[in-house]
Amino acid sequence: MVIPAAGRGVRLGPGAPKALRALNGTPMLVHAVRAMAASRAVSLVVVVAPADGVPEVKHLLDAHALPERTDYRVVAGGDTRQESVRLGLDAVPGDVDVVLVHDAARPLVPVETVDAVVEAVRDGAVAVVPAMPVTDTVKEVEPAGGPGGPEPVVATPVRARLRAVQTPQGFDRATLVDAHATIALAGEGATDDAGMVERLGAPVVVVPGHEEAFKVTRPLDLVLAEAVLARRRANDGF
Ligand SMILES: Nc1ccn([C@@H]2O[C@H](COP(=O)(O)OP(=O)(O)OP(=O)(O)O)[C@@H](O)[C@H]2O)c(=O)n1
Ligand SMILES: C[C@](O)(CO)[C@H](O)COP(=O)(O)O
Repeated sequence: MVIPAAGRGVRLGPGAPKALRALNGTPMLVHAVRAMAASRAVSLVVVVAPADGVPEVKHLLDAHALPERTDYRVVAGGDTRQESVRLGLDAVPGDVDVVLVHDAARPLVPVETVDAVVEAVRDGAVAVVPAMPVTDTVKEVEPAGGPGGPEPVVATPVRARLRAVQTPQGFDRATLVDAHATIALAGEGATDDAGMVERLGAPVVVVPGHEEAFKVTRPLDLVLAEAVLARRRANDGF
């Protein structure tokens, strides 16, 4: 599996690259690696590190206890998530049939969600996405040129048909490799891998996601993540 962890975390504010920032004293990336390696289906984790941070990330993984039945590799990432995932995929051995892609920025995904995605791919789906129903009403707008300007509403999609997409996303390896080989790197890149598979015309299915698989994007998400960890510790204590 591939964990893209090369982002800067601009929306989180100034500091170290997001994946290296601490949650309860442990780097977010280590939480994410442990979350994925908790699944018995995961035998290899390829971490995609910031291009200038490969030795640091290798050291970090060596310094933390991780399941021993899993292999870990670290490769350098690119300027966009799309590029980083492609570089990670290049490091996955050719005999691996099922590939998961999981954001380091979703450190608290439960193992049940990982296993549900793997099972759906093993059952024959070529691309599987965990997702949650949307709780806000969503408007499509004509984006304003600058910040804060009024934005004309173009449409209000039917909320019951919308899903907020999470990771890990699971793929038949050949399909994901094909998507990354076919869809050119441009601008900010594709925001998720399943979207690239859709663009190939291949079917993508959604399975239930989990509220604890949220993405740490803005400062308030750090508060939520630490609260989830505190709740887990309290539950483990009883
Ligand atoms: N060039 C990039 C950009 C993103 N990512 C990874 O993709 C995941 C999802 O990206 P996001 O949460 O948007 O992270 P950032 O790009 O770091 O966030 P921001 O846009 O706020 O800078 C993260 O695990 C991030 O490390 C990556 O590997 N390489
Ligand atoms: C892949 C993803 O986590 C699915 O929700 C998301 O699209 C990543 O987007 P970002 O722009 O990198 O935050």
